[in-house]
Amino acid sequence: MAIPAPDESAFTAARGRLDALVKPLGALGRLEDLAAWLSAAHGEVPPRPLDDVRVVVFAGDHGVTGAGPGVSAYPREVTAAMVRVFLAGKSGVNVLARQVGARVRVVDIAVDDDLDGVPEQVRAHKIRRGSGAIDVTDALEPGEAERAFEAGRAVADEEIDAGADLLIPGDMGIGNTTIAAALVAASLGLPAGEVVGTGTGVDEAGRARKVSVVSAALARAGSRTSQPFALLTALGSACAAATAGFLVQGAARGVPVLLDGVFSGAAALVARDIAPDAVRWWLAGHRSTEPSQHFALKALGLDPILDLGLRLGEGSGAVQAVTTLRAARAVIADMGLLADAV
Ligand SMILES: O=C(O)c1ccc[n+]([C@@H]2O[C@H](COP(=O)([O-])O)[C@@H](O)[C@H]2O)c1
Ligand SMILES: Cc1cc2nc[nH]c2cc1C
Repeated sequence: MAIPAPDESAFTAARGRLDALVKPLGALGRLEDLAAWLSAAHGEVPPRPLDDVRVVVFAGDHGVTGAGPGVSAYPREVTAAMVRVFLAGKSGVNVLARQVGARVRVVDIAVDDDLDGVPEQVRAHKIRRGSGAIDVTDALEPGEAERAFEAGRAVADEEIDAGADLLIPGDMGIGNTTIAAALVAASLGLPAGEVVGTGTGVDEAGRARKVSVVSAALARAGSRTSQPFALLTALGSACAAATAGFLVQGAARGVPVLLDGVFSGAAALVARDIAPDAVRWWLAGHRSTEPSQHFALKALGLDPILDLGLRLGEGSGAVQAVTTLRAARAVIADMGLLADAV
């Protein structure tokens, strides 16, 4: 997959302008890095305003929530219920997106429910109902990871064609922190005990169950984890594959992407193995409380913009980093020059 290179000369020009602004050298810290990054992405100094920000929440269920005492603090029925909440504009990400004028779209990739009465447009990209329980079986049938990846790419294309100048991947899926942990452990060769966190708020016994599910899944998948689509098939889910496709297509179209929490971080790690240069188009919106997100971002070389102790998912953390990105653009666009002042 061809990924364009960000514009090095715009990056250099941005650095020069930032150094000349009416402030001590480097005094705007990370805002300066973001301004230069955005200039390179847009190929111009100053970069264009980020007026059209779009969050896509990929919704789906995960087989690991099925059997016995849970790996989540909440039942899988919440996933389908939340699709209706997103459509009603009442979720956390809906509220936070409104603060920055971002749109929120929900896409049913693998919700374990027919979602009767929900608009057909939401269900148009559905791959299957739920995914397999990765400790005992593959998450996906042969070919489904590729189809879900293409669905994610198609959704990114739809949003970009409609005018998106910044994409945010959101996620909704009870049990998906177990999937994220499995993908990160497999990609980075880490033991389950190091990457598994408490997700929606499981207790120590719940976390121990997650560790044994991830350990069993890693042992079952064996060497298939070295190829990204085989990894998504064995240990991922339709939502993980769709999110990976969304991230890669943003990069392929030269549109910046703000990663959100643990699920998009894990999907990004797998997506990088599909399209290594795509990472250059991604920023990390915020630091999740989940350890696997920490490992994923470190491996990707991404430093989260915000750290608010969030563990909601949905795109809720990344959407708040939009304010910081816009601030970075305003600085390089509107500040005066030191040479004009003294
Ligand atoms: O992204 C995060 O930081 C995050 C951390 C914990 C939970 N979540 C959300 O909670 C759900 C997964 O949690 P769990 O405990 O069911 O695996 C899923 O809908 C995620 O969007 C998200
Ligand atoms: C209510 C609820 C909302 C969520 N949003 C993302 N994950 C979630 C999990 C629960 C339980």
